[in-house]
Amino acid sequence: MNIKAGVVGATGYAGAELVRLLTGHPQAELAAISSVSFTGQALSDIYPAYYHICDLVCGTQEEVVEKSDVVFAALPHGLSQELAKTCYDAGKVFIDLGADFRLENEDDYKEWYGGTYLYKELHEQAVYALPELFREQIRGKKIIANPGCYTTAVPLALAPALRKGYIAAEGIIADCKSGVTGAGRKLTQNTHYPELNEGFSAYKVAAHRHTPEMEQSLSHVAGGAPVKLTFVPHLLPVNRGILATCYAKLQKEASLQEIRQAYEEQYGDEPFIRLLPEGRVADIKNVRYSNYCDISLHMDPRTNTFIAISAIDNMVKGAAGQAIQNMNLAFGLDETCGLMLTPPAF
Ligand SMILES: NC(=O)C1=CN([C@@H]2O[C@H](COP(=O)(O)OP(=O)(O)OC[C@H]3O[C@@H](n4cnc5c(N)ncnc54)[C@H](OP(=O)(O)O)[C@@H]3O)[C@@H](O)[C@H]2O)C=CC1
Ligand SMILES: CC(=O)N[C@@H](CCC(=O)OP(=O)(O)O)C(=O)O
Repeated sequence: MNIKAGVVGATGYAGAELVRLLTGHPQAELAAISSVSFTGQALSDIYPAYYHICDLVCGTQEEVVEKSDVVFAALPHGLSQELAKTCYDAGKVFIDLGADFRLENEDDYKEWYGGTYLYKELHEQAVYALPELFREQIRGKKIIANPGCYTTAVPLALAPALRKGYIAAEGIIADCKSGVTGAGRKLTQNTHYPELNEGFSAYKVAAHRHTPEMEQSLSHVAGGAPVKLTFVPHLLPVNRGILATCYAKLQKEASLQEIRQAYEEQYGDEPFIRLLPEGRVADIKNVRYSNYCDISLHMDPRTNTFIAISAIDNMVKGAAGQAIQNMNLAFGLDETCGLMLTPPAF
């Protein structure tokens, strides 16, 4: 099979990372890319790393839809719904890297994103595509909501402990750090080099729009019981990586070994989850440029607190890699196709 893939918003960080991964995918061909600001320019003029690898010229969204079997949208939130409708009507698979199809409850979308659902039937068709938690619902789907970086790292860190009832559904704390590529390519004051370098601080403390999305995933994992968490993101002066340090109170007596058993049962066959041996700690350095999610488990018996730490590359497992994993699932390919990327050792 040779899937024709198109990327709308290929000049942004998530779009450019999709291009990197698609050019190495053995069963997909990059058919078309689009941009508004750079229409008519070759992607390799914008990102010289792609010279002689992807010299495709940026066209329009319409051209991408026409030439592709699968359309990836790597656009700012709020711009995907019309494009999804066009793709759906044309029988294409649509994979959205933004948040327009992620929340099941439209009121949550209104509250956190300030928009409305334009085509209710499309939202009913859409699937929230975190493969390790919701794999069976993704196969064969045409509208795929690809979770972002924090919303991948946190649910994966906590799911087995929550599913088996070891930890309480209330009072969870997700203390997360993100590399700066998470903020996208546009220039902003807090990502400006002198303001970011040598600094380290939290932002959107307990007010980030990813909070309801994580609660949605974890509530499904908990069998419908409402999960509440406190989420505090931080901006780390490195290019790539998400580190999620998640704290939860034990609600039944259990040793770390027993909880670890639940993680081994749930994740033992997962190709992209690496449950680290006891004594090791997840580190963003060890997952860079790869689709892996490393997880380490810890316990503070003095305070009855379970601690799960996950590390991903925000651009790969937190965006483009996961989107390709979902493409593989949607088209019935081996889920790992094109994604067995070894992280550099140093
Ligand atoms: N960076 C990350 O780690 C992650 C990002 N995401 C999500 O992926 C999406 C893209 O993010 P990211 O790549 O970081 O953002 P960037 O700001 O780097 O890129 C945005 C892209 O969208 C295009 N664009 C901007 N405004 C418009 C518009 N009005 N109409 C059409 N195209 C437009 C830009 O194209 P141009 O200017 O060339 O026209 C550019 O290609 C977002 O929804 C983000 O939340 C998800 C997970 C992780
Ligand atoms: C460092 C930084 O700014 N990160 C982004 C998250 C990027 C991401 O995951 O995007 P989604 O919103 O599509 O999930 C933020 O906090 O909004």
